[in-house]
Amino acid sequence: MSHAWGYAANNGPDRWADNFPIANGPRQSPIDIVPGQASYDAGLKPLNLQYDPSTCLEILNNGHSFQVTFIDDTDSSTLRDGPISGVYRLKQFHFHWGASDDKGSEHTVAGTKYPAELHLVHWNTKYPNFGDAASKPDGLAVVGVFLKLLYLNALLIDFLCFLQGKQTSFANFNPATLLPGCLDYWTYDGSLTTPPLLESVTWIVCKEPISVSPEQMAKFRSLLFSAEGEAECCMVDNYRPPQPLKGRPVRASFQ
Ligand SMILES: NS(=O)(=O)/N=C1/NCCS1
Ligand SMILES: [Zn+2]
Repeated sequence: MSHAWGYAANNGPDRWADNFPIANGPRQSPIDIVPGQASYDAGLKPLNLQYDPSTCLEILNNGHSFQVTFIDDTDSSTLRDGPISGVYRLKQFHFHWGASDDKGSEHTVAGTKYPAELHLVHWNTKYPNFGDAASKPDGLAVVGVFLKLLYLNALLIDFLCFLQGKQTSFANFNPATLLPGCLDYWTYDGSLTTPPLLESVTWIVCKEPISVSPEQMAKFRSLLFSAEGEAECCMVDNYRPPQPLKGRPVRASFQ
């Protein structure tokens, strides 16, 4: 396996276990969510997401996706309630998408794939920082939002146009604009879906998708896995397929 992981045949999800044996662990992500097998839990609270646009720092291509990172030295942009306890701070958000509209999401719903999936990554402030939290079983909480094709869309701001080179400063973007109107969700204990695949994530997957236009999907697919000076390789199919549930319960916040 090449030294760097990726999504190609020689370094993609089927090969990650070579260097990251936890890839075959008991709480890996993503999963196929089967609504009829999820149990409604009346004890689950509504999600409490409070985001401060002024904490938005930069947008960058990290070679696996593009991500928008946030200043996380105060409780300005946080996730509370839902299935978690305490306060989790927003660290970054990013997307996963396919080469065509029939694939791209990481989680699936009764086998259905969406063209893309947004991940809003938060870390538990009972730990000193993101890196420390990422190694703890209750360290991270990722809100997943599916993207579906809609032809007239004002929902997803074309911020990709800011992504000229590798990264750029990117101020005052409000990630709340990326959330669906209804915040009903499924939740289960899982992992990062990219190496090091740490089993530290409380997954919160929204039932309602947001909309994306074909033009915006084309912009996603125009990004590059390759670095400057390398043979161009379009950034597509940067998703891990669903992993075995291994007996884990999936709970629903809605009936
Ligand atoms: N896709 S994901 O959100 O589970 N993976 C991540 N890796 C590093 C920070 S978030
Ligand atoms: Zn992700």
